[in-house]
Amino acid sequence: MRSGNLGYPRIGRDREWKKALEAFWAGKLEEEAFHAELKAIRLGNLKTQQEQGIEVIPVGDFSYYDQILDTSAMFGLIPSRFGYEGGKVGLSTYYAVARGTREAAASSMTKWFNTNYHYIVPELESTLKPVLTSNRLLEAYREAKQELGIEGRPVLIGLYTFVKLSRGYAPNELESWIDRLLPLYVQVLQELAAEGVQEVQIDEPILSTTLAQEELAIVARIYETLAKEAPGVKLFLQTYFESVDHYEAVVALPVHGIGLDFVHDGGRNLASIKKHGFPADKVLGVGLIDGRGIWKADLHSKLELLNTISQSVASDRIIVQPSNSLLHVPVSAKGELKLDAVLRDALAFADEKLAEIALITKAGNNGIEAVAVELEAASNSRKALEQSPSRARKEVHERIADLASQPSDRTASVEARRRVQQDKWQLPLFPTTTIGSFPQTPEVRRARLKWRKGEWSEEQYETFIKDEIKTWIDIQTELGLDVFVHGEFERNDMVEFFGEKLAGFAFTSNGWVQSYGSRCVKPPIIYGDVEFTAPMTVAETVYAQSLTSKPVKGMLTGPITILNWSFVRDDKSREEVAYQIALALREEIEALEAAGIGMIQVDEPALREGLPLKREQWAAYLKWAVLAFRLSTSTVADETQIHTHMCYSEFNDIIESISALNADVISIETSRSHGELVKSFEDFTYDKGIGLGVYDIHSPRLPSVEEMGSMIDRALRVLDPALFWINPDCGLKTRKYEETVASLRNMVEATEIARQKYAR
Ligand SMILES: Nc1nc2c(c(=O)[nH]1)N[C@@H](CNc1ccc(C(=O)N[C@@H](CCC(=O)N[C@@H](CCC(=O)N[C@@H](CCC(=O)O)C(=O)O)C(=O)O)C(=O)O)cc1)CN2
Ligand code: MET
Ligand SMILES: [Zn+2]
Repeated sequence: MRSGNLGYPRIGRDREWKKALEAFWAGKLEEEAFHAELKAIRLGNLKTQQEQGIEVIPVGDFSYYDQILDTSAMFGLIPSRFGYEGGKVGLSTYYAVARGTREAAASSMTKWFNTNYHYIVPELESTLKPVLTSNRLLEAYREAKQELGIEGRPVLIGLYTFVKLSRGYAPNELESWIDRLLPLYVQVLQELAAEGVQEVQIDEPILSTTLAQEELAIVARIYETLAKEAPGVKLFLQTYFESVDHYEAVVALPVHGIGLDFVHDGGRNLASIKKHGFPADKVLGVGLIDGRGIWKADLHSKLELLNTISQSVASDRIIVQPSNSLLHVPVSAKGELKLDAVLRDALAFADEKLAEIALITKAGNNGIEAVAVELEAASNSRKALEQSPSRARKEVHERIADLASQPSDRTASVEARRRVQQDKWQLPLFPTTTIGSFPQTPEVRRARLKWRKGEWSEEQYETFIKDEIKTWIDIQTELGLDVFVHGEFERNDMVEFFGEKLAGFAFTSNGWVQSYGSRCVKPPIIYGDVEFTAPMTVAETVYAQSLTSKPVKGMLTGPITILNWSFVRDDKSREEVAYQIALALREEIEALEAAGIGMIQVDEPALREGLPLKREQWAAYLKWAVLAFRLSTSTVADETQIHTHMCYSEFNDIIESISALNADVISIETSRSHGELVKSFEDFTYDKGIGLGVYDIHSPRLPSVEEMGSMIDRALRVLDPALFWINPDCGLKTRKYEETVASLRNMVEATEIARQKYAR
């Protein structure tokens, strides 16, 4: 057996990557120095993998922003609005597509399958002429070999996955795009073969989703062509995040090796191997170690699983590997000294996972006795956590057992609620609001750091936050918005903040994971039973409300989003953990209401992300996800207006569940995805308040009044004006002060124009 990896976090041990990108964008780092900095991170990553004893090391998984954008750039697939004229795609074009420029809006970004990683969506305009602009895999391979003597395995996004995740073409044009790109894939592989590359990893995670039979014929055609035209290099076809549905067809593809996920497959990949066997002439990548969770593996059961698999696959044809790229977990748990010892001892981040892979490989080759000591230690770590008192909170268990008796829907109809709410608030046509956060400026971050380090007292920090709130209440007043927010200045992140305040959570010092571009998140760890301990948001909200007669929305993150953006204990179902969070949040909502806050927003941007990859599992997930949201939000008075918010996902196919949340008002991103959502309202009548984002907040670009006006017009072609709200796509925390004020000013102006136009 050999040990292998599929991808390593690119952000650096101390987020050096993020800092370098942002410095470069700000003009504080020259291009040459920037390249040198990134190269150092890249080589460091390769070295770490080598030192951890990994034999099959990926190259080309590193990126300057996103691996899908890299693939688009490699094939010259740059949308025409960026004025690209061929040749190697330079950094300014590359980042223009990712971030937008003054002249051209950025490409859409959306979730990478069911993760919190966002990729840049390729736009396959019919006029684009794909060519190989530069073979980045060849460069990556050479670099690893020359600088470190590592014989790397280049990683390429598979053609079918790439085209399926792209937009801008009609369904009947899919095959013609395959035909146009296939020769370029051949060329990439031929060039790699000529260089002496042994094997290439081709990621086709789309094979883990529900695919129609006809689609498999296209996949087969792709791999038959690649095998025939580029015979000099072995292809290793990698799937992940779920089982493959059409197992027999997939393992029959003409490739040298197949990688399967044995962690997130619901046992189905194993069942397929047992039932159908595995082709004797192929290598199997056994995705044994969880590439998305952070718990130490139960090595005994992993070895058992490996043993079962070895009954169908020869040992020398097995690669022990993570279930997916380690991009989705933090770099190293070594520095987490502030965590409780029992918890810390149960963690495995990327580096620790690589060590586990090396260890399992050793056991696979030399027998279980060879690793007896390590096995014992790992098992003890897991046991200690299992016995933690934080997992034995009796009241939490009782409440969950009695869930059926908890209120789980509003008592009044949506129309009745609307009437009393409108009587109370007297909002104008097209009320304007924002999504919650205002700029998290370096000053805000620095203030928090000082407070955390103890350089600032509690009081000093509190005063600082209050001043920020006041400043932004004044700005909202001056802008003439209708529904205000306090700005979320006290929050490091919308999930981590709540994790720090609820019982059952822990938070790391340096457990960062890339979310999109240079932006990272530090997911909290749910290790125990979740319980409300004290109000978390009441003081800041009440203070903001005391400064204005306009309504200030209370602002919470919903149970499903807290669940999906945390690392979750693996001894309980996600459903049960979601209910625990929901009941804790209900107490916060009740506290806000009791303190006189009459509008409360419960964000659920990760609702769609949690959707299983297999369609047949959707209904079950949506049922408990919707229930969790309603458990949180159903005990308020009729006149209390519940808002929710969602962004950066494809919502079209879950619109009914979104409606079933029964929130009075939803704000939802549509602008970055160029209005795609609007279509779904042609067939579905949404009967609650709805604000469709009228501008992209992830771009430094200032949207014009006209642009927003046309977004509004487009939405009102399908939505009832009486229910329509106007807001940006998402929170404004990543924007600068000037950008925020200027764009909101334009938004208010666009609203005034629309009010005149649509007033009856
Ligand atoms: N969890 C989560 N997922 C999400 C979103 C989200 O908001 N949260 N939004 C969508 C898009 N994703 C996003 C993810 C991250 C960020 C973001 O802004 N992240 C920040 C970090 C936020 C944070 O936790 N900040 C901390 C720590 C900040 C920090 O780095 N501090 C410096 C010191 C401060 C300084 O001098 O700048 C340090 O410790 O060294 C704080 O504010 O306290 C970043 O990468 O820059 C935005 C959007 C979807 N998924
Ligand atoms: N209330 C949050 C904010 O405005 C919602 C963000 S959704 C990713 O930042
Ligand atoms: Zn959002």
